[in-house]
Amino acid sequence: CAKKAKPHKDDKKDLATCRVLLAELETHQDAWPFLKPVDLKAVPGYRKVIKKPMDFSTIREKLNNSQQNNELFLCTFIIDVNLVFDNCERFNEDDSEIGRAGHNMRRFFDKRWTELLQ
Ligand SMILES: CO[C@H](O)CCc1ccc(O)cc1
Repeated sequence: CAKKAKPHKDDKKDLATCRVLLAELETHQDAWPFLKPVDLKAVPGYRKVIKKPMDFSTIREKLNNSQQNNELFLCTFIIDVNLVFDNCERFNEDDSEIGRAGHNMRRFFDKRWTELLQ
């Protein structure tokens, strides 16, 4: 994501835009599996299968700690959100409640970040 198709001129608003986008993800009706870290003690196999767990609350923490002048925050944000959905696809059947929630959320995110950030 370092090389943007359209050079994005105004990086100043990007941090605020990431916060808006994250709020939309967190309030989406299908967000429930992704709001908090998966309980590695409660879900057999998760720790072994998923090398880099990620969830929306962790992304919010990272965004709150990221410095705007650390221009990597936008790429980190996009990569982390996609990691949530990639982990979900790896661990859940497409034809399952959580699997479908992951696909719905990814579709929603792809649409909104294109509208807001590209
Ligand atoms: C984002 O949710 C994770 O993929 C864990 C999914 C899961 C948790 C407990 C189960 O019994 C089954 C799937």
